[in-house]
Amino acid sequence: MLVAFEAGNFLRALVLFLLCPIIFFVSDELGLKIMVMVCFFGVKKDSFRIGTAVLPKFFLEDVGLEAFEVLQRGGNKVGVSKLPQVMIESFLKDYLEIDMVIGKELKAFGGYFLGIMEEEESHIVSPLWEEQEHGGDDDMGFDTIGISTSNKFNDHQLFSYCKEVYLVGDSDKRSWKNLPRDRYPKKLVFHDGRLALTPTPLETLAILMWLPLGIALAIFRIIVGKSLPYDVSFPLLCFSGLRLTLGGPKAQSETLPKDKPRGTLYVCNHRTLLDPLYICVALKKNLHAVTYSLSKMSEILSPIKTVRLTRNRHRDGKMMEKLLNQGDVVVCPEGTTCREPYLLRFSPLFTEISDKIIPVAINTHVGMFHGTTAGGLKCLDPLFYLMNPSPIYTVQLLEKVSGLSTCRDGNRSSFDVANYVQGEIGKALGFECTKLTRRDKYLILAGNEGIASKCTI
Ligand SMILES: O=P(O)(O)OC[C@H](O)CO
Repeated sequence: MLVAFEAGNFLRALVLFLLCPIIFFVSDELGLKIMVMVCFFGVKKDSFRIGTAVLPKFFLEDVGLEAFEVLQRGGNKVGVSKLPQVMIESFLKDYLEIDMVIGKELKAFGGYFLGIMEEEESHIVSPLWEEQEHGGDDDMGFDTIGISTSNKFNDHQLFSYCKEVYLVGDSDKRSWKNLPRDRYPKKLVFHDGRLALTPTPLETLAILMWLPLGIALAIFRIIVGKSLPYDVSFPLLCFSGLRLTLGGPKAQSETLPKDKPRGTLYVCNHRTLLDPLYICVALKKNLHAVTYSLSKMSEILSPIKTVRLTRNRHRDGKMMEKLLNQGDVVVCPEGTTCREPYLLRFSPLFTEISDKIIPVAINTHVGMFHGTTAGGLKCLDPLFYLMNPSPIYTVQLLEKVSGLSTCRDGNRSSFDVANYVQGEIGKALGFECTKLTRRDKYLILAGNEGIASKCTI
């Protein structure tokens, strides 16, 4: 269902959902063939990134601690699956450190998947047989242990080399604990895709039924947010299901004097494109939002003024100074959103612009759809976020930090101050600070460097 929805669309997911009763009654093999056909037919081969960007998160949440511990004890690891290679390879190799993955190759024509699996397994299996047949490693059979979830494991030739085969049943899996996040062999920092919940048949039914209502609700929320003043829009938006919790050591009752010569710079971590908006609602005042990439659509829909960064240090610095002379400004120095409990590197430019920096720690929780995307249509970000029945935001305003003067007195560099602000926000949220950047995220999720063009849609 994830592949049908994320590589296709709602319609493809609906077709798959309607076929569920048939898939349930036919044999496992035929059921898989039907699912693969519905999910992959007509999908562009080169741009298929679901296996690396979307599925690892869901697969990881499904790994049992017990099985993982057994796997860790092994030397060379081979993963065999009936699923298409493009779905499992990245997860097994990158996240579970499996050395060799044997799945099914998909037939393609003219750069598009045909939705049919090759009968032969992926090519990497042949060297294994050859090695065995030519007596490459006489002990292979004595050292090899197999773990299978199917009692038809003998169907696969690889298991004939195993000294022992452990069969894992559904009841075993039910009693397993989930692999805790801190045991993941590789940190899951980035993932893409719109679905925030695992689309089991029941969840899929809920999503499909919610869809028309969700779209209407999102449009209502956009109209209210854009056209009414905060005092009126806030209760209406709360009534519609949006939740905002204000917190932090100083829930900023210390409003700055009205005759202040220069505005305050609010520096927040970045969870969704609505972060600056929620800060405005929390402070009950309009701020200028400085963003790196925002779709034209999001700019049009935004109730507050947004100004784009150019990634030219000098020009961006001047522009932020100009905005601060007009009022308060909010900036997200990570330069891109992150969904997991990690903070990306804070670009230090903000520390050289203002001496009145208020770090803001932000978190959000969505139940159905993610309002961010790396490889999809960014113009749909606000719509997807606002289609959630009851998305939750928490905004914590932290202790003021001096930027400009701290850097000028020479004791600390702008990097030190940026790292300090990142650390304070990390502490407030319980998030881990990293040195990862926007470029890292886009290389993993979208296969590009995340350089925003002027006409991002
Ligand atoms: O997650 P991204 O890369 O779309 O980030 C969007 C931000 O608002 C950039 O300023």
